[in-house]
Amino acid sequence: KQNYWRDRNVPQMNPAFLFGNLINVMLKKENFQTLLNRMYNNHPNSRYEGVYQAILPTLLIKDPELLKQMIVKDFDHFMDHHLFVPRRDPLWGRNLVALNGKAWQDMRSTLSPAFTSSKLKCMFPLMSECAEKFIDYFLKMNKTVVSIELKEEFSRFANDVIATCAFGVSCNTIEERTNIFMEMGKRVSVLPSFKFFGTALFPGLFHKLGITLFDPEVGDFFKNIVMETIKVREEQRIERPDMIHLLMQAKAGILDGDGDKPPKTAIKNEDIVGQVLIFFLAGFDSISTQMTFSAYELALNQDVQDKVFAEIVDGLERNDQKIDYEMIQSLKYLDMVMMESLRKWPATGGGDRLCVKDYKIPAKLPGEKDIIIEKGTPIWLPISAINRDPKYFPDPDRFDPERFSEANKDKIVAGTLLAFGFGPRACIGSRFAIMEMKIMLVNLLKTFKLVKVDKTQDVIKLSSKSLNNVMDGGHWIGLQRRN
Ligand code: HEM
Repeated sequence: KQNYWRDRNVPQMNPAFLFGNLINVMLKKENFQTLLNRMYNNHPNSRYEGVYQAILPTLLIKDPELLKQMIVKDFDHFMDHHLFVPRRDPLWGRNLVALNGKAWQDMRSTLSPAFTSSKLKCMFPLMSECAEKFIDYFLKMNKTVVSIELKEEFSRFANDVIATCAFGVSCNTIEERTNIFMEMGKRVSVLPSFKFFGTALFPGLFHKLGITLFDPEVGDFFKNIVMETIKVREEQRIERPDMIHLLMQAKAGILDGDGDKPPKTAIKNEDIVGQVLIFFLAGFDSISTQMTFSAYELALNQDVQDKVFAEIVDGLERNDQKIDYEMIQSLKYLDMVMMESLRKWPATGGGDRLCVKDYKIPAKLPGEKDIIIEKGTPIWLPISAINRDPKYFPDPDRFDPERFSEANKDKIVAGTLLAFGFGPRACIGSRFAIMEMKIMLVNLLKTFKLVKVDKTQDVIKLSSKSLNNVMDGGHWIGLQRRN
């Protein structure tokens, strides 16, 4: 199969025997995001690149116009995901990422009302409380500068937010340094590459060997909490502005505010557990990673930080020193900083879809022939590589929020900003994520200046040893009290 793409007149990256193009990732010599960038740049002028996940031919779609056509207009050919879908797992197999076809469609429309602005606004106080605890903890140390490892500390904050917003459980992992929720979060979010790719590429074999993508103990831990919470809330008629409550409303068919409407899909308690699990994973890892890179860039780019700080001071003055939903929404430069961080360091560097019906890509450029993507072939979305392509973002390694200013944002080519994916299967939690990250940044910058310390590295380089986006040696910066 190593010439599958060449035989179809598709430029391909030459694969290694059996491991295909994943060999360096498997051997921990290369970060997955760096590999995707290399694949993207292998034939700079082509719209796609044929690659191999072990022996499985996979097509990397590089042209934003073509990508939009495939995953938005011709969505019915590319509805499902291939990677990261433990379909055989009774709990994880039920979550929105893993569901396919009609089952996905029904669940997505059932869950969507839980992510509207008005529902998110209700969770604002829960998130703010966690941010305030975070700030207090470091303030209480009473030092001029406190050195912190961002990923570790933001994981604690993200853990507390998702525990309270999704599970209805109040944690304080900032103070309580050893915490079971936090331990479970780490166990579930750090996935070895061989499991990540192996369970998708050889599901039967991995199943027989008893190797699962996620540790079953972690699933059981969360299942017990969710089941118990549902029971207590049903018995005692407790209402709280969080995800479990919204999902219980979805189960009762009253989530979109119209009690007469039947639920779009019958939801069982196990489905609620499945969704909460994926919310936890995304809320814990993606958010802490994204915040880590945002804060790190602000420490390296003091001019940008000064500008956001000035905007925050101004916003607070206009709002009697209160941080609320409307105040945060009014901070335009902060939004530009967030967008630039998502462009330069998307927490999820790549995405995928599975072709579920044969699909023709008609020839367009000189030298191209029509190609047929066969049912069962995965396609990859090179999220970070498109975002670093100088064709779309000049001087791409520069952290420059001005790309997203009113004057410049119209120049951005549609389909090039993919940090939250694109089309009907785009991230359902993007607004939740942005709100949480902004709440943290506003609270943090209001109190501290983010500065470089001895361990701060001037050049950000992703570790080759981890599938997650992290730097070897950690993400160290200093929190310097403003007064
Ligand atoms: C900075 C934080 C986050 C990033 C960068 C991120 C990124 C993504 C990406 C790239 C996808 C795939 C989209 C596609 O294939 O088109 C996705 C899907 C998804 N995300 Fe997020 N995400 C984040 C936070 C969250 C949060 C906080 C939640 C839940 C509370 C969440 C829930 C989901 C779900 C359920 C899906 C699957 C959607 C579907 O298949 O219909 N994400 N996310």
